[in-house]
Order: sequence, then structure tokens, then C-alpha cells
Amino acid sequence: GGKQLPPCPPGIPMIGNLVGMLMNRPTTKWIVRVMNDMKTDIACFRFGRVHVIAITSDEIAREVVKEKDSVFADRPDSYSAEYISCGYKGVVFDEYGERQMKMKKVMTSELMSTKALDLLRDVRNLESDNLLAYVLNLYEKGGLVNVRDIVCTHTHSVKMRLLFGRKHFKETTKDGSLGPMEKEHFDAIFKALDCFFSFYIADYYSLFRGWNVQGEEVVLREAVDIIAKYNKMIIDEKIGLWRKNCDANKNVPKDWLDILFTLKDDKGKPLLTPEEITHLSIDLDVVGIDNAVNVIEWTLAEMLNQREILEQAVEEIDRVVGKDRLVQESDVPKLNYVKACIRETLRLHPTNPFLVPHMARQDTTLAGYFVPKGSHILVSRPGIGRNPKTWDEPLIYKPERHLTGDEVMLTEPDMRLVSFGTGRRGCVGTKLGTYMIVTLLGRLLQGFDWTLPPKTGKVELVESKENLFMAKPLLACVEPRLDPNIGSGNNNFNSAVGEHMFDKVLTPSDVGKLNRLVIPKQHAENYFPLEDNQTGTVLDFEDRTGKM
Ligand code: HEM
Repeated sequence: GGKQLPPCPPGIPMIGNLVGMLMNRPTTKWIVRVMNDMKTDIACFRFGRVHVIAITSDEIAREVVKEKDSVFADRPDSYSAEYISCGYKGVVFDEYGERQMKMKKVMTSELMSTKALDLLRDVRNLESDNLLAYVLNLYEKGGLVNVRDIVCTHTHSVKMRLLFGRKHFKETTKDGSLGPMEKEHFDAIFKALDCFFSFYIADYYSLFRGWNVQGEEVVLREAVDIIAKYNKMIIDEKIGLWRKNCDANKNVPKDWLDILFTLKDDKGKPLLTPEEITHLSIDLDVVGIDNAVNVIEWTLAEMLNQREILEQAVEEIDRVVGKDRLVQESDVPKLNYVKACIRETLRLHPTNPFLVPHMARQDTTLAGYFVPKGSHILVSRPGIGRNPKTWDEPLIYKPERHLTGDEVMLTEPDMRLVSFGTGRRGCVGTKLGTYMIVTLLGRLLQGFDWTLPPKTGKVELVESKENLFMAKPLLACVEPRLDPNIGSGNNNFNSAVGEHMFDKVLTPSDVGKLNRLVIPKQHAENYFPLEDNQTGTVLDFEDRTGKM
């Protein structure tokens, strides 16, 4: 390749496209608009001294994540990435190298292995049952269902259980909704992710760093501090528990943190330090949720406007699963039409404007153009998904286009749409993410009949001005379709499920002559405050094998 940069939108010498970036918020949408006007699939924006190269075609995206994967395996430095990753000590936002690879390998081989996925399947099933109970509850109250709210509640609860082994940080709620602490935690994650894609000026002009221009640094720091606070709270509690119970091998891990704490190196020493566990935990805490929420909401919205799609999906679920049991993860390979709908949503309504940004580790080329070392590479998710060269009628929602006769997958290594990415920086959660989204949508469609709110002709399929979510949360009416007494395990979806409060290791004094069980002070204070506990509390116990 020559030394010619990709086409650049006109800018001002020295500051390049800075004015455009600042005047056209959100910058993410402006970039794609400018490229449409320029009729190009690759463009080079100049923000200060940084070359930001944006891409809207599958072919060039393949060059980034497949053909020249190792050249583009770095992530750019940014204020938000650095703060979220505690100074680049995690996986998602970090420079490619030995440390990042070691941590990522722990995620893939220990947390996402078939064994680990199997181990925590009951936990996910439990929350899937809770979800239906929660929607049924809303139906019985006679109101409209806010789809965004139920999916946020569900995915947050699943994530909490997988990572921390519990649904609530402290107090539980009666109806299965998020409590105040969970809401704070959840909002902080969304805020941090928003900051990540906000084109903060100090990321291109380091001169501005630390000045809190436009208030962004403070917003980000507050959000990340909240996330870190909750992670630390649980991790400290876990460290205490694992220390007390040194013979950790005998314990069955109940969540990802347990798994991370019990990993050993070849010499039998702990594989990860508590700091490393904290960094992994924060990364796992922030990824994945936004995708599930966005995908389910858009899919149901499209289905409400094109009822034949909804009916076809329900028909498939009734055929594959029946009405006597709920959709399970093991049904996922067979629910091809449901997956085709989700794939179509990932194509037309992706969650984030770009892949997590990549960075060139050396001078190289893309589509024959020169790409200098250090360039930021933005692979546009909507740009690729809606590219008319790849898709006919790109703006029409047509799930059939993904039915090729083979098993439909949500992954797309050829990058004709952007779901999980691929290559060295590809998503580690492809299997889990697929299980979660497909069972969630499957159960919502199986459990309830969905209709538009009264006097609504169509859902307004309008994207938010700030990001790619629907402008307004989707509201819909539901009618139960199934006998509410079916369920996946001991539960049925009509009953709220008990909440895990704390673990306690039995000690000799607990089983001695005193006839009493001593509850550690910190848990007693958390769960049984004296002032409002005059009537006493009934507790259920469960031992580590799950016996109640
Ligand atoms: C639910 C749907 C999900 C979607 C659509 C999704 C999508 C993505 C995408 C597009 C990337 C960036 C790829 C790139 O930069 O080339 C990514 C990275 C990542 N994802 Fe996911 N993800 C999902 C769920 C999850 C889950 C459940 C987890 C783990 C719990 C997870 C963990 C990660 C990690 C750790 C990375 C960073 C990998 C790296 O930088 O090397 N994701 N994901």
C-alpha cells in the first residue's frame, strides 16, 4: 500500500475535525452520517494528532479482526478506559500483551468453560423462573409492562448471581424488582459505558486531562466509584469466608468469584491475587448487560409491528418446546427462527455504535490506504449492519434473511453484521450471551401473549438521539399463555424464590451443647436490625450441597 490516508472529511489545519466532533453530539452518529455523505466505507478523522479511522463495511472489518488481527489487537488509551480498568489492569480496555492474555484466558477457560456454564445453569434457570413470576405479577396488577424495565431487572439479577452468588446486595424486595442499591449499581454501569463512547476531548488533547471539561471526568469517576464500591464490598466478604474455610477444595464454588478464588497455579498456590480478582470482577460486571436489554426490547418492538413474525416465533417455540415445560438453554440450538429474529435485531439495531475500539500496533494498511501506528479503529456496528452493499432492503426488519438451512448462530465471524466480534479481542461471552438472550426472549414469548397498548396502532421505532436504544422504553400488554404452575426445577413461575442472604461456616460452638447457632455480627447487623425485628424471623438453611 501507498502512504495515502483513507479519505478525510474536510477539517481545519492543526485541529482537524475537532470542531465537527464537538459540535455534532453524539459524535458516534455524526461519524456515520459524514461517511454516508462522503459515500465511503472507510474514513480518517483527525482529532488533534490522533488518526481515528472509521469503517462501515464487512470486508474492511474482516481485515481488522481477522486478516490483520494481531496488528490491530491493542485498545486506545482513554480517560474512561483507564479509570474503569483501574489503570489498565483488566481485560476489556487493556493493551494487548501477556498480562491481558493471562486474565482473558482465565475468563474463557475457567468461567466460560462448558463445566463452569453447566455448574451455574441452575442459577440462570432460577432467574428465568423469577422473570416470569415478575411479569405475571405485573399482569395481575393490571398495568402495562415496561419491557426495558423487566429485561434490565432480569439481566442484572442473572449477572449478580453469576458473579456474586446473590441477587441483591443487602435487602431483598418482595416483588422481585431491583432494590435501591441494585438500581444505583445498574445506573452506574450504564453511565460508565455512555462515557466510554462519548468522545471526550481530553482523550485527543492530553493537555485537557484532569480539567474535567464538560463535567465528564466527574460523571465517570462517580459512576466507576459506585461500581468499584459494590465489587469491593462483596469481594471483602468472600475473602473473609474463604480465609475462614481454608480447605477450599472441599467447597463447591457457587459463583464466578468463588471459582476465581479457588484457582491454583502448578505449585498449588492461588493463581490470582485479590487485586487481580477485583479487576476481573469489575470487567465482568460492566460487560454484556446492555446488549441483552437492547436486543430484547427492539425485537419485541419489531414483532409487535409485524405480528406474523411474532406468531412464527411462538409457533416454533410451541413446536420445539411445547407447553408443558419452559424454554431451556438446551433448546437454543433448535430455536432457529427465534435466533434469526435476534440476529436481525443485532444487524439493524445494534447496541453500541462501534466495536470496543481497536488500535494499530504498527504502521499498516486497510483497504489499501495507509494506517499509521497508534490509529484508533472504529468498526461501526450500524454502518456494517445497514450497508446496502451487503444487505438488500437494509432498513427492513426481515428475520428470514438469516434462515439458510443450517443452524442459525448469533456469532458472525465474517462481520457481515457485528454481534460478538472475533479474533484476539473477540467477546468471551458468546455462548453465555447466546444462552441468555435466546432463553429470555423464548420464555417471554412462550409465557405471555404480547399486544400493543390500547389505542396504539404501531410502536414508534425511533432510536434515541444519544445512543442506539429505543427513544422511549417499550410498553406492551401481556396475557399469560401457560399454566403458571409449570417451572424448570423445584420452582414454578408462580412463586417468588427465596433469597440468599449470607454463607456461614459451622464451627464447634454451633454444634455444641449450647443449642444455638451464632450468626456473625456483620450479617446480624445487615439482616436482623434489632429495632424492627420484634417478631422474630423464620430462616431456611441450605448446606453447600444444596440441601435445605
Ligand atoms: C449478550 C451479548 C453480548 C454481545 C453482543 C457482546 C459483544 C461484544 C463485542 C462486540 C465485543 C468487542 C469485540 C472487539 O473489540 O472486537 C465484546 C468484548 C468482550 N465481551 Fe462481550 N458481548 C456480549 C456478552 C458478553 C458476556 C455475557 C460476557 C462475559 C460475562 C462478555 C465479555 C466480554 C469481554 C471480556 C470482552 C473483551 C475481550 C477483549 O477485549 O479481549 N460479553 N463483546
